[in-house]
Amino acid sequence: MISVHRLTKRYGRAVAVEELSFDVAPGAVTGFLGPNGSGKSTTMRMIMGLDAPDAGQALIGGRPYAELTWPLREVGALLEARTYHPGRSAHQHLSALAAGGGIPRARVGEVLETVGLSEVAHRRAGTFSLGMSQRLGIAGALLGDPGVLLFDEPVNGLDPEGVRWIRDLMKSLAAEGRTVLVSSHLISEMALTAEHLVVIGQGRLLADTTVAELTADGGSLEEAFFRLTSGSAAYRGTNVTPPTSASSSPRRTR
Ligand SMILES: Nc1ncnc2c1ncn2[C@@H]1O[C@H](COP(=O)(O)OP(=O)(O)OP(=O)(O)O)[C@@H](O)[C@H]1O
Repeated sequence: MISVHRLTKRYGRAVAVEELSFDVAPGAVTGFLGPNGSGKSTTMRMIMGLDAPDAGQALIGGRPYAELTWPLREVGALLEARTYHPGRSAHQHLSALAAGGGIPRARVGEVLETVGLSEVAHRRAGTFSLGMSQRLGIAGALLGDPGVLLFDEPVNGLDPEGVRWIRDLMKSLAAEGRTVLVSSHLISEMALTAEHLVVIGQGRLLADTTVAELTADGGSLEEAFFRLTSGSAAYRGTNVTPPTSASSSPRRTR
């Protein structure tokens, strides 16, 4: 269980997160949505104890991150890809994490297998593609077999196979009774992955609901998202009308 209570973070005069409160329950994937700059990453960093809130608190299983005895065994997170030394192999990187977190070495092989990196376990991680890096980051999050998992934009830049793999992984982790919070810009992907949604805009809560409830009027999740966030997107281009099928046929070349 993750509990965020009246969480507030300012950077100078700018308010990144304001009086934000929500709970993330175990057993379902909770999508964390919001326009660019709405405070999703800042909130996740505060949950993980990487940023200190100006007010309010973020709790994991009832305690702030700093008070967890064995953090890696209680919460795992993929916040940024490529947070490893490029000269180290995946195996070396995970072994170092395991040693620091009081996790048996045998877990390294297990998580490498889970994420499909066993065959490249001894290759320098600096040579990894984006998809492989994401998998290594996820292996790190799973290392301590934690009950709470946070993923910040895990499918960014991945190919369709990688996207589907991550979707299935999130769902199976939730089905095992874990708490799974995942942020994404891809609304259509969230419609397939998440049951519950927390939507924020300009650091404030806009909705804490289910996908089913948001789309109960028969519209798409994307339409519901735009309705919710219409007043809180920092950047929005002019409306562009997509071409009709008659005018969108490819231009003929001679
Ligand atoms: N270290 C920082 N210093 C100053 N401002 C920051 C810092 N980190 C975040 N911000 C600001 O806080 C606000 C929230 O940023 P954050 O990255 O949390 O949003 P986000 O929802 O994750 O955005 P995106 O969807 O674009 O990743 C933004 O206005 C951002 O510019």
